[in-house]
Amino acid sequence: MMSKSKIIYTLTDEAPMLATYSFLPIVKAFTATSGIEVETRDISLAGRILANFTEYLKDDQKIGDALAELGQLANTPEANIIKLPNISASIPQLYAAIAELQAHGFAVPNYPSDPATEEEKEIKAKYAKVLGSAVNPVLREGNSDRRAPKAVKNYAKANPHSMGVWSKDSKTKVVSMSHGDFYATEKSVTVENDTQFKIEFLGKDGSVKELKGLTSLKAGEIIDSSVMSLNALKGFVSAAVAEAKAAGVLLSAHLKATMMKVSDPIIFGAIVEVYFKDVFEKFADLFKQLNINPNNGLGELYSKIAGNAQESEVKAAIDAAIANGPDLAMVNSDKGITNLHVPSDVIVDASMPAMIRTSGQMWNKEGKSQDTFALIPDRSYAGVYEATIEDCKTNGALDPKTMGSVPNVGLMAQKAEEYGSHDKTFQAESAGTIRVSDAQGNVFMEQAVEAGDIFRMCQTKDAPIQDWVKLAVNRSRLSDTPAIFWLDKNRAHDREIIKKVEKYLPDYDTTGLDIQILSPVEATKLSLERIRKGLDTISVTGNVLRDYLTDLFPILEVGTSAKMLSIVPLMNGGGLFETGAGGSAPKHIEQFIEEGYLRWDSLGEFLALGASLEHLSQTQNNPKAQVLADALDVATEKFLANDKSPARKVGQIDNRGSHFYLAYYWAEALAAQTKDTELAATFAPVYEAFQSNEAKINEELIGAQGKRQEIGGYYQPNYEATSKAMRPSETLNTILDKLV
Ligand SMILES: NC(=O)C1=CN([C@@H]2O[C@H](COP(=O)(O)OP(=O)(O)OC[C@H]3O[C@@H](n4cnc5c(N)ncnc54)[C@H](OP(=O)(O)O)[C@@H]3O)[C@@H](O)[C@H]2O)C=CC1
Ligand SMILES: O=C(O)CCC(=O)C(=O)O
Ligand SMILES: [Mg+2]
Repeated sequence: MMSKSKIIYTLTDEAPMLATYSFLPIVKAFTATSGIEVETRDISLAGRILANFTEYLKDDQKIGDALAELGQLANTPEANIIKLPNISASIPQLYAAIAELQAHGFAVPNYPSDPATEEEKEIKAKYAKVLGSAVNPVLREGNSDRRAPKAVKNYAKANPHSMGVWSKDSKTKVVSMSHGDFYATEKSVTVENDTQFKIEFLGKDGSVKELKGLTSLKAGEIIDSSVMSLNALKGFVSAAVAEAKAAGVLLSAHLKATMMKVSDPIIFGAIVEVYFKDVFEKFADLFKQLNINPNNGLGELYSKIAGNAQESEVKAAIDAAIANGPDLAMVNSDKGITNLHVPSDVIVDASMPAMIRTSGQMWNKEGKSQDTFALIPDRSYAGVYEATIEDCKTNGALDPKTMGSVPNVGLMAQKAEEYGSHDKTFQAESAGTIRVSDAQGNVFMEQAVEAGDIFRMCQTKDAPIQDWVKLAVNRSRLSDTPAIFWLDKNRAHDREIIKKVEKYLPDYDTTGLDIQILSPVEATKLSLERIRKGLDTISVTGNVLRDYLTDLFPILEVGTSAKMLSIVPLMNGGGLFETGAGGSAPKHIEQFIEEGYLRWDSLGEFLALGASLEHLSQTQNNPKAQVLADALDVATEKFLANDKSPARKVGQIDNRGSHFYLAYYWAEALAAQTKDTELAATFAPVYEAFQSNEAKINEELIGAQGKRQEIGGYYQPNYEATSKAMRPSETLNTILDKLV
């Protein structure tokens, strides 16, 4: 039976990937004592590219498609996967990763942005599978349960993070469209029986073009469609630019170009084009010649004009546009990187909370913080941020010492809602109608479009909705906390969901529970009112708000979403344990390379590992796994109480040192427990060795900081060099070696 005890630990990118070089050897050493195998699977951006282009590689360079394999595993009861954050690549990131792989001797093809031949079209289609949020939707065969564990919340109350003061006169606000957005045009239908759908474009000239061929629909599935008008969007941006300029505030755009990988780069591009209207008009021919696409941002524009005869002229025009327009919010003011440089640099789930935490301000080009207009063009969810900002203006910043919590139960399974829509999102080539119909031509929905408009269709299956309602009731019961379904009866899609929630809630015992349905704006207001009184409220939301709220509240409550417990109970019985709710913190790898200091906080990894071990113990009848999990829990609490998370600067404990302390406390708890004497005996000498060598290990770990690290790559670092950099304490390594 024990042979089945297997945990899959994913290898990803950037800071979490670096942390894995140090933490995974600890995990392997500790679990080896208990008949648990920990296997790795590479789902990094570089790994995904290689897996999709094996025919271009030498035999010894070929690797399997780990993502496809894990996607299948996620549908089986045996699945026990620890998933670290990975890069959801924008086009500029894809270019960089391809160039690095080629430099490393992997002959993967260039990305053909404008494919001319059949072969190029095929290459582009393969890269489309690698782009954007390509991993999470494949693995997430379950709904989402994210919360800050008590220990984390208590730590934040005792050691509150900084919170910028809010002024009543803050000029910061969210600006959204008033018409022509997805919100305004949404239509929604629930299909009664198993059927199929196809999507077609009908031209004004009577022509019909298939956009998506027949695809199956399951009984009870909700489908919706909506359109964002490009003209309305551009008109809106133009007015917002003028308004921001007049108000003397920064302009910033907040989108999700990673998960909404088809629609949001287009929206981003429209903002770039309107802000730099004069530049794009004046150099239209040159930009066409250089294949400059505004959707890839100002960063690409700069790199494509580099060395061109007109480079200085174009740069002067860009500078003039910035001088004439409102100042742009900066991503990195030292390096001159604006909010409009790269579509994936400002990701709304993380960027809005960071701004709300910083007095509602973003960085200007002088590196000082300033009020901003936050452009969130579509209204579907923007009101949540506006309500939060209004609340902070009226009541001041939230107080981490006393505030309550907003855990989340999110509808996510089987590519639910907008986050599964990229294969059904199209930009209209000309004016006409986009129609969704069944095989017989019976029309489900139609949308009128103009050239350039973005059409989007979403699917939400019934079984995930039932599972989500159940999860919400369970969570409310288990944590004895009121739950609110965040659903807007003014939206066609939400009205269909509300019907199902009302239908399925009576299937579960809700006696004594406080469960209600409120619009996102009302739910935000009530949750904030309660949070200020120290009260908790579960948010039960769709897929997009799951993403937004599990950064928003954690960042305000505990300083970072990295400290969240983030579980995906897979619908077929397995477990997917995500490490935190945040991203891969690209800033951190830069700091590590430059100064040998990694400030990534692995608390999310510790929490995920604990939940994974517990799941393993329950499903694989491995009692030792439970002993490991319980001891890890004790260790994590002590880790928090003793404040062993990475600090920020060279000379202090960093990610590697934090792993040592976790191992130290974990060994201590295992040596002290009495449930499994064999494990206690195994770990007693380990604990003693850590104890007597604490000073030496710290010296070795901190001594390795303060210098440039050569790890041989960003997307595909060299294994030996990175391992050496991330495991600089021989003393620690020798103690761990004895366990395996
Ligand atoms: N599950 C997944 O796979 C996810 C992947 N992503 C991907 O990650 C990349 C970067 O995303 P981005 O939105 O910029 O967000 P990140 O979460 O990577 O970074 C935002 C900020 O959050 C803080 N932070 C996040 N995690 C940690 C941690 N473990 N320890 C310490 N601080 C942390 C840091 O803020 P500070 O400086 O204030 O301390 C960091 O600079 C993108 O490619 C994105 O698509 C994003 C979200 C989830
Ligand atoms: O998959 C992604 O790109 C990001 C996921 C994310 O932000 C989340 O799930 O919270
Ligand atoms: Mg998120």
